[in-house]
Amino acid sequence: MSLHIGAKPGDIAESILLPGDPRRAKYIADTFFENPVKFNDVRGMWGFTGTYKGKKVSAMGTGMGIPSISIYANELIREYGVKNLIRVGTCGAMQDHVGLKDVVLGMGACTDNDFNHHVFKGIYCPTADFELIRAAYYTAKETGVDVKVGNISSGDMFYGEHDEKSDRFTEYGVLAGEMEGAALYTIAAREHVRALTILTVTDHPSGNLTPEERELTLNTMLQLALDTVIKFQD
Ligand SMILES: O=P(O)(O)O[C@H]1O[C@H](CO)[C@@H](O)[C@H]1O
Ligand SMILES: O=c1cc[nH]c(=O)[nH]1
Repeated sequence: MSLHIGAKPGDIAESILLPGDPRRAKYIADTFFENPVKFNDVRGMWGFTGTYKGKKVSAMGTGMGIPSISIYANELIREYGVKNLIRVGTCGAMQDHVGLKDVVLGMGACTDNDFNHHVFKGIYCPTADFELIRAAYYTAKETGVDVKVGNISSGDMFYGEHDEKSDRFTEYGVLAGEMEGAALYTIAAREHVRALTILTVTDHPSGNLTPEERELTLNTMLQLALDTVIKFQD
């Protein structure tokens, strides 16, 4: 086991879905996996491995924010050999044309977090893996899912987004705000593995989804992520 994941080598697939909420990981396993087996319980950050359309796939919670996802991404990649990581998260809309329940593919991810600042003085541009985002885009087209593709913001503050920076991001076309994607992209780039962030809009000026809706209305995104990631899994 690694410091924060209680799995044995081989317990985790090379391809993994990463929701912030560990209950969403369980939901993915219960709803979409054949023969799911739990591989992690440490800190209640459930992780499961099963098969989806005959391909071995895992799902594990990451917690909220960049410090938390960074711990899990580093250990999954370095200690368990994970190669394809798709974050499946919720987000807030930052453009008028991005509506509630829309699915967003994060092509690039801005961040106000110190993660990129202490290494790159903030000048590094975290991006999705091209082949993974291209596969997700065409999988969405094939399955009739309307996706918005563009820049996202991985902010450090859930409360405090409606500031000048947020308005500026909107002005510059950033589609949605969430809290982890930028770090996932940076770590994946350093480790030469694939990463993508797919988001569903749960928060919008016109209204927010309830906690129950947040848990249960994410199937379109989850299925898209699974249908995409299995294209990279033997
Ligand atoms: O729904 P998840 O994947 O947790 O993602 C979003 O929701 C949390 C905030 O409510 C943050 O983690 C944010 O990135
Ligand atoms: O980070 C997040 C996540 C969901 N909704 C938001 O507005 N922000």
